[in-house]
Formats: sequence, C-alpha cells, structure tokens
Amino acid sequence: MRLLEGKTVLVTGGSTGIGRAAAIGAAQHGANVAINYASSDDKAASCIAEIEALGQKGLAVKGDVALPETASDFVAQAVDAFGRVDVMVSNAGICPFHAFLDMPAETFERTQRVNMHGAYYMCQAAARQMVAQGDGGAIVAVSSISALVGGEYQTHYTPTKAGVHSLMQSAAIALGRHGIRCNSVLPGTILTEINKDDLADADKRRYMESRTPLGRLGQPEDLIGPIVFLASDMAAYVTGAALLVDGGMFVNLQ
Ligand SMILES: NC(=O)C1=CN([C@@H]2O[C@H](COP(=O)(O)OP(=O)(O)OC[C@H]3O[C@@H](n4cnc5c(N)ncnc54)[C@H](O)[C@@H]3O)[C@@H](O)[C@H]2O)C=CC1
Ligand SMILES: C[C@H](O)[C@@H]1OC(=O)[C@H](O)[C@@H]1O
Repeated sequence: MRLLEGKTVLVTGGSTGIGRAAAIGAAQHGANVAINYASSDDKAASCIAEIEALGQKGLAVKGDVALPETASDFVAQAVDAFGRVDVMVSNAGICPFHAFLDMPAETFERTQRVNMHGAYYMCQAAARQMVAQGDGGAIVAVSSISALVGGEYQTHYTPTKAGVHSLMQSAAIALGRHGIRCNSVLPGTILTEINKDDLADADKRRYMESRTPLGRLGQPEDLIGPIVFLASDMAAYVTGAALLVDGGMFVNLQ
C-alpha cells in the first residue's frame, strides 16, 4: 500500500542518513519530494536521481537551516515545483561531540541554531503554507532518544532534541485547528555520518549494541516506516505524539 500517493513531502537535511531514507521512503510511497541540503551537490543529486528512478518528481534546494530565509525559500521553491506542501520532515541536525566544561561557545551556539532554530523556522514556514492551502498537513520532526536521556559529550545537543520534541507538542496545539498534525520520531543509535567517528571506537559501539534489546544498532531505513506512517492519513488522529525508534534501548535499564 502506498501511503503518500500524490502528496508533496519536504525533507530537511535530505541528502544523507535518516533524511535521505525518509525522502526515498516517501517517494516509494508515491510522494513527490523536495530535499533541503547543506553542502554536497553530488549527494543531493544522487538522492534526487533515486527519487526520479522511482517515478516520482524530486527537487534539491541548497541552504543552511539555521537561517530563517532558508526555510521560506525552501517552501517557496517546493510550491513553485509541485504546487503545494503536504508534509514537512524536519530532520537536519548536527552533533559535534564535545566535553561540557570546555565547550566552545561557538559549538554550543551553532548546535542550537542548526538543530533548534532550524527546526522552528522550517516547521513554521511549512505550517504557514499548509494554513494558506486550507486542507491540513503533517509535520514530522526528527528528535531523538536524547530528548529523554543525557549524554556526557552531548550537553549542547540533547537540549536541542528535547526542544524539538517540545516544539512538536506545542505546534500540535497551535495547528490542530488547521488540521495540521505535528509529531516527532525519537531514534536511538542509528548508523550514519553523524556518529561515524564516535562509533569507530569498537568498545563504544559494542556497548551501544549491548544496550539494545533487538541486538543491533539502527539503519537509516529503520526510520522510513515510522516517518511515513506519521506523515500519512493512517495517522489521521495522531498529533503531539513522540515515537521511539530505538530497538528498545530506552527501556533497557537492567
Ligand atoms: N544517527 C543517530 O543515531 C541519530 C540521529 N538523530 C537525528 O537525526 C537527524 C539526521 O541525522 P543523521 O541522519 O543521523 O546524520 P547525517 O549527518 O547523515 O544527517 C544530518 C543531515 O543534516 C544536514 N545538515 C547539517 N547541518 C545543516 C544545516 N545547517 N543546514 C541544512 N542541513 C544541514 C547534513 O548535511 C546531513 O545531511 C539529526 O537531526 C540527528 O540529530 C536522532 C537520533 C539518533
Ligand atoms: C549522534 C549520536 O550518536 C546519536 O544522536 C542521538 O540523538 C542519539 O541519541 C545518539 O546519541
């Protein structure tokens, strides 16, 4: 069953990792897909090629999500290309691991701006378009298990993920009257560029695997089902929800 047939789906940070999987997953489910991307034209082009090979339309728009104008530009270009916006997947994020006591102010501030401000501006720009269209929509934010638990080298990062989770809860209230649903996914440890260096430490990787009841770390494709479901009409009565996608890591205390 194709759950997003005929819809227009926007994905931030869509050229790699979870965002790329979400973009391609949306195309597999019948959507036309616009991706925002930060830097690599080649990776963005190869993602669009995969979307088009599935018979869907694709659009790549470069821009730094930390800037408010990137969000309005992304939405405007998607509307120019596809006529409307049905779904925003707010996914772009960074996690430059660093100790708390000597955290450089610029690392802290950049992490806030990309992860938190970026999500805010993107969700707001998409919501404005959906309200103008007048027939609802869906926003899915990629938060994290880190919204619920801490990380020694993530004191700048985990508050942004808690913030994104909270943003979806408040936006669900603000936008419910417009038929716009707002939910988040909370991935556990997923093997992507963001943690490649961290998990190059074999002991750390084994430890994270051992914390996961399903016995393996996640792949970006593990997020396709949860994101597509929340974006789709199957989730028509789901808003303000947060869905852990972590192989059971969060509940595994002892
Ligand atoms: N990999 C993991 O274990 C987990 C990841 N997440 C979240 O998933 C999201 C995606 O990350 P991953 O796919 O894991 O890693 P990734 O590094 O492959 O993806 C992040 C994407 O965001 C883009 N990006 C970064 N800064 C940007 C900016 N200023 N403007 C536009 N795009 C920007 C990157 O270019 C990249 O495509 C992030 O928000 C991350 O916090 C959440 C929980 C776990
Ligand atoms: C980047 C980390 O490996 C990853 O990011 C998250 O949000 C997860 O909690 C992991 O710590």
